[in-house]
Amino acid sequence: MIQSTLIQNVSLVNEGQIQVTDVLIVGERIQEIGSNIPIRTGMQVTDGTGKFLLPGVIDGQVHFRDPGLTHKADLNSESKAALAGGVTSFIDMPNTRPNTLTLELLEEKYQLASQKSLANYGFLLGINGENLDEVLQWDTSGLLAITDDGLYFSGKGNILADRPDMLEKIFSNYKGLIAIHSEKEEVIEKNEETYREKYGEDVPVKYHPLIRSEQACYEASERAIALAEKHGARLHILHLSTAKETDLFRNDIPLSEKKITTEVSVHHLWFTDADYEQKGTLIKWNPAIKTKKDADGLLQALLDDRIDLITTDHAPHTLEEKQKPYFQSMSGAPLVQHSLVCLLEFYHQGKISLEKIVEKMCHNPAILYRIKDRGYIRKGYFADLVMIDLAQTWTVAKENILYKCGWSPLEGTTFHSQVVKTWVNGHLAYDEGTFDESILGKALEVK
Ligand SMILES: NC(=O)N[C@@H](CC(=O)O)C(=O)O
Repeated sequence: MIQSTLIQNVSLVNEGQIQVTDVLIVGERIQEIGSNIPIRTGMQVTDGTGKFLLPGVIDGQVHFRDPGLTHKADLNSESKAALAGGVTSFIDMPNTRPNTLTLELLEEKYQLASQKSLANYGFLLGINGENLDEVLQWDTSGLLAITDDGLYFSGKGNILADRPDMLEKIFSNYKGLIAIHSEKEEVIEKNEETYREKYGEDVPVKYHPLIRSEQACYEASERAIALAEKHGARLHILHLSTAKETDLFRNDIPLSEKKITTEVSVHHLWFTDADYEQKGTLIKWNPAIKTKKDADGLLQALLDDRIDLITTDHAPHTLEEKQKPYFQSMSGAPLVQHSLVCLLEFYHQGKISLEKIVEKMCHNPAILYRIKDRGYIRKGYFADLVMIDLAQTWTVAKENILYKCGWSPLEGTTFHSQVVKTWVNGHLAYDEGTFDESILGKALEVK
């Protein structure tokens, strides 16, 4: 028998509005939205009184480390953390091992996810010097992340810094969305040199934002945008970290018409350089956490639509890998379980509305990545839904962290909202701390 669930009397946050209503799920999809939907036999009924119902969050940038780096995280552990955080779909980056540089490897990831993931999934293909010619021949308008050999995000030989010829080729030929991590390696290397001379391997982490500097970010973004404009390419700049860069983006056309887009990751809104003192290398990210002025400027640009979406760049490493001297300590930290509650905290502080959070975390990723039938609460769409309680106080601690790496940069932080229930394709996959593992095999590719 097809399962049906009636969520009654819930405050629906969707498409710029909040209204108290009922939602009927039948099978994988939303069948009806309206007041006083009658209860029929066999229906599961959930009382939503006092709770808010949002479309499931679509996280446009995560690193779930599967395959190859599963000592840090895997598709099963991190997809559970995602559901507990209200994230029902994710797009995973290609810096797994081996890097996702061929269609075969991409297909393998989809296979793995179909067996291991509790949330819906999508994967980006990486591009580097070696697979460039091949990729450009494929008849695909898919998704592409620029990478170099092994480390698209940093390291020597970063394609943006060293190979303008390749960039020209990609931007003039590729018809799909080109996502880039935008930091200019030659600027970073010069700064690293300066600080290494002064401090050796153990540079105080507070200098991270001066090494991976505003200039490094700005010049790389400026160059990528100029190239995209020249060739009419679709460019998405990942995890913007400076207020200065926000001026490079437009807000006078709808997202669906934009060819050049950007996002902010939760940590660049949440932390500032004042936090390095207490958190140390735990909050070492690339691009670096910068100043309060940057965090405020990013939030402002999010509100005025120059920034299109919010992602996590969920990038788990083990504590051991993090707590090393500056140059050896890994960049990145886990966030997917806490991104929505962080934004809801900004809501409690009066900095952003619920409608705007939903626009940037749910609707816009679906528009940008052209994901069909998700990202909105609409009749006929997949029932990817998250129920939240805006009056629950709790503190992040080891015992409630679901990341395989077992730590969070937010440990000790008190939140005033909580994710109560998460539905994936109509299936109540997360319910107040417990997972229904029978969702395994039923999560789907986002497309
Ligand atoms: N963001 C990070 O600091 N780290 C990411 C990679 C990246 O995006 O640079 C990771 O995969 O660890």
